Amino acid sequence: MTETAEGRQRSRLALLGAGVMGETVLSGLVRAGWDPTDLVATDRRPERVAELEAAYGITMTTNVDAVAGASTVVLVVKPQDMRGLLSEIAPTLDAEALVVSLAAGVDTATLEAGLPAGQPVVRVMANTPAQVDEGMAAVAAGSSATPDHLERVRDILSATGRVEVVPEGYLDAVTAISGSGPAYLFFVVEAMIEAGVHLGLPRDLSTELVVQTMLGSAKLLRESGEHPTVLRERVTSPGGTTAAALRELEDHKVRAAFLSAMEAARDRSQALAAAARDQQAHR
Ligand SMILES: NC(=O)C1=CN([C@@H]2O[C@H](COP(=O)(O)OP(=O)(O)OC[C@H]3O[C@@H](n4cnc5c(N)ncnc54)[C@H](O)[C@@H]3O)[C@@H](O)[C@H]2O)C=CC1
Ligand SMILES: O=C(O)[C@@H]1CCC=N1
Repeated sequence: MTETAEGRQRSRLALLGAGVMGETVLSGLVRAGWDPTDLVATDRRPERVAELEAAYGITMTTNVDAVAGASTVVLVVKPQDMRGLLSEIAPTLDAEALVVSLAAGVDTATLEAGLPAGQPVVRVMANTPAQVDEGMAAVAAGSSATPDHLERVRDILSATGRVEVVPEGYLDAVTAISGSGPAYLFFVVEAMIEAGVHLGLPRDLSTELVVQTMLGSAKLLRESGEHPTVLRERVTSPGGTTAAALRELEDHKVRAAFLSAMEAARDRSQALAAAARDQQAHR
């Protein structure tokens, strides 16, 4: 902890693993007004270290130096890299430090097993729209995390979007829906742009039409508060063009495909959890 000019207690946050999601969190904190001198980050790729130092003026250091004196330690490495990282930082962590993991499928019990007894842990599933302050994150407390710890994580994440506190048992499903979700929507966008090109539109125009339609539809859904079925029905004139298109989507079992896709993502999250537990048990 350091003192600000106003005398307010200020905490140092260390972020370990500054890839796509790590940069998403770091850049959000900087946009939200965190002083870069309260942030420290690490990455094992030297080129990534140089990029982030140049972009945000954040001190980049080693994992062990980063956690020394940090009151919040945010872990944003791949699930497969978590065990090594935990064993590297465990001896240096402040006993009071809150450990926040953004890794898919690594449960709090596995994280706790790799850390000193009693270390507070919070698990998060975030998503990349946080890069434009429209993120969706869900958080779950480990066995030693208090409501204040959850509040600290909520403060960090609410700078870049919405946050829900959930039972940990929901997180595999959350991963399948909002964690991976942006990729499904980008996939739909890609498919619609290609279809526009197939129908004879210039690619730039097709892209503009699809992106604005996606954005406008999401905004209408949020601002109207209407159920998506009602909004879909309002577009679907009897015997019209939309009905013809939706019939094709039903014939091609797109709804069932979405269900299977999200079951597969949920299953993969569970498999990553099992692998992480196994790795931890055999360390
Ligand atoms: N990309 C996404 O949309 C989302 C990712 N996540 C989770 O975030 C985590 C990171 O994912 P991405 O950022 O996409 O991966 P990434 O591969 O872009 O970033 C991981 C970074 O960690 C670094 N790293 C690995 N081991 C390290 C170590 N021991 N010390 C320091 N740095 C180390 C790598 O060099 C890399 O830059 C994963 O666990 C993933 O499940 C969660 C939600 C969404
Ligand atoms: O694909 C993944 O495993 C990560 C977790 C959620 C989004 N990306």
